[in-house]
Amino acid sequence: MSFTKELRQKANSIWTANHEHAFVQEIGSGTLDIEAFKYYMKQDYLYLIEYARVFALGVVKANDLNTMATFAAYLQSTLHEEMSLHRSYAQRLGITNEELEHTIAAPTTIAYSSYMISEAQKGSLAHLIAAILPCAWSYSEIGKRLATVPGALEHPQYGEWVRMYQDDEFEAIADWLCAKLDELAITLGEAERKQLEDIFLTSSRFEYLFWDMSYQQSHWE
Ligand SMILES: Cc1ncc(CO)c(N)n1
Repeated sequence: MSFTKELRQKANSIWTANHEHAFVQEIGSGTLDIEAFKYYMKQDYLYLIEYARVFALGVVKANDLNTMATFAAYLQSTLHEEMSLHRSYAQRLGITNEELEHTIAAPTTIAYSSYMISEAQKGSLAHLIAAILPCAWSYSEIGKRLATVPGALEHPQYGEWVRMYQDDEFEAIADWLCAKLDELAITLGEAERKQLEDIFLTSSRFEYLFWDMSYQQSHWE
């Protein structure tokens, strides 16, 4: 079994909890409280700014031109495609650009994005990928699953979100990150593989906390 398939298996109970989380389920059924979705969009925008920085660090840590160019392309697509989904939702939902960029980051948003940046900065390219792989991969899985829910793709409010994440282009990011991590893992010893596993599990748990924070619309006070 490939290294990333092993990681996926080890994280299975967390990923199942993500799939089953009320926030995700209600995007699929179209019944999610719009206030929770607005809260999520604003927090996720802040998260994506930091996520984009990790792709930029990938450009720095890459040791060949192809890898550099791919990280640069995903940096570009995060800033211009994924984040434009948020900008278009914000406009539709009456959230100004100002509000989008100056929302106060909630504790989990800060914890998750700081964790990713920190692992990416102090570790190797493999550590960096382990930190962001659950983001790209779990959203692609969620998108593909929600796309099979009758009516989810066409839902007037949440359909655009499902269409974005079920797209094959989005899945290609997760596939590429998996292939890269599998390639890097071949030469690594047990201790380093264990570190990568811990990082992958931690980011997977943060994905759960992010859904939960959004469902509860958590604030500092
Ligand atoms: C919290 C979170 N994880 C992953 C993604 C997918 O890029 C996202 N938009 N937000």
